[in-house]
Amino acid sequence: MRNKKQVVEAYALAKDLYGRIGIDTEKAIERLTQIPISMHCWQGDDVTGFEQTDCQLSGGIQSTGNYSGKAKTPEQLRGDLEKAFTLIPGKKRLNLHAMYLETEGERVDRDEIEPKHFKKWVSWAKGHNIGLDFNPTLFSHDKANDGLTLSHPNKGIRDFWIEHCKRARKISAYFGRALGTPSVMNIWIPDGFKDVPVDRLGPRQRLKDSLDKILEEKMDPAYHLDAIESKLFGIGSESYVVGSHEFYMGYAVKNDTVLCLDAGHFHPTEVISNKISALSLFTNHLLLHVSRPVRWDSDHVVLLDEELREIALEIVRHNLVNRVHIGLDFFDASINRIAAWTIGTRNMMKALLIALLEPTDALIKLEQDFNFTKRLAYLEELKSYPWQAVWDYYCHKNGFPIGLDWMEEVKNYEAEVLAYRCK
Ligand SMILES: C[C@H](O)[C@H](O)[C@@H](O)C(=O)CO
Ligand SMILES: [Mn+2]
Repeated sequence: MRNKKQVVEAYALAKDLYGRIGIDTEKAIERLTQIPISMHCWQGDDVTGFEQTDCQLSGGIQSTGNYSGKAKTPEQLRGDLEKAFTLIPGKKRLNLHAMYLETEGERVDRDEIEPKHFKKWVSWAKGHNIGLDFNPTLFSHDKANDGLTLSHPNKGIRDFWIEHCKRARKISAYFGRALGTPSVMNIWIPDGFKDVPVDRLGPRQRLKDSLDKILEEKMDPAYHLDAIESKLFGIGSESYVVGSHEFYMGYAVKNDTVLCLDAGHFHPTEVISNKISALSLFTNHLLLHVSRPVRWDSDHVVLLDEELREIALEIVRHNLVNRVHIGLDFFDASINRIAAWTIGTRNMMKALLIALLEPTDALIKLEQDFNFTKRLAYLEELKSYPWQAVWDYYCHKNGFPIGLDWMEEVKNYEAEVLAYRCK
């Protein structure tokens, strides 16, 4: 544990060291404060939601683990998020799924959702001065049991999900209007086949047609942005996913929608950091689902690993902060869920800070001079620059826990709140 005096002294040394390579640490901190990170509500309850049904999580995604204390009501989930917000510095948003609606005991099916079912979330978000993002939920429902939704051969099922998505757009725009910041609404569907299909085209034609119908009504981008998320495979869709990367990349470029890149939705050695610059030339906005696949799309809590740092560098180096929306997408039920949010979100922020402390212009100059030896030496040296002292100071200055101090707070919350939730 560091005391405040040590934090301030270490920062003074770091500030001096960064100053010598032309980096103003105060400016970096100021810029970091402006970058929003959309925290996903579903880490708090293992992607369960608050619908009045007992449908199990489906769609080929899985939350594994049995750590006690998961949120079971909207009040509990909001309480847990509030706790996490006190441990995570910076500008936060909340990403909600349609299944987190509140209906006062009434059974409201997915094709019946309305803005009124999210009123409490909106007034809560207002109270915390945060923006909301949204997702229609096209899994964990009996009309998704065939593993197909918007691409289903049955028109009735397609129409049901089209109606759900259209209604979700209205809710998303309601968020944007009420909170004065556009809500990014991301469509992810599980559609695919376990085994090798014969007709790869038909489902894609139907998905394209469904999306065209969903997006038919033009919406004001000041309040609402449409995003679409591709996937390589899922559990039960190992051989074929209708909404592949090529499908959605083509659709997004042609129709000017936001393209969502989930870090766990590509081949094991394929990284999303290397896609950002290329796509920035052909799309106006990207959405990221920052996640961590371990052998499969396992949605582990994100580490401060090389790929996370590369993602942040790509956003900062190319000045894409206003065009790349950073969302998180992990869910680990084997550890304390508030700690999971805290570790993952703080890691995202640390990666952004490291990127903001990079002397990019000097490095580009070396590259343009073909001085690859110095470029490599410099990049390696920067890894051990004292960014952590800047991070600690940033947390301290803004009244957030320094280092591991947040763990004590999670421990107390677990003893005082989570321990009283039945299994
Ligand atoms: C709950 C989310 O919508 C889901 O994780 C989706 O974004 C995804 O990544 C599915 O693999
Ligand atoms: Mn995702």
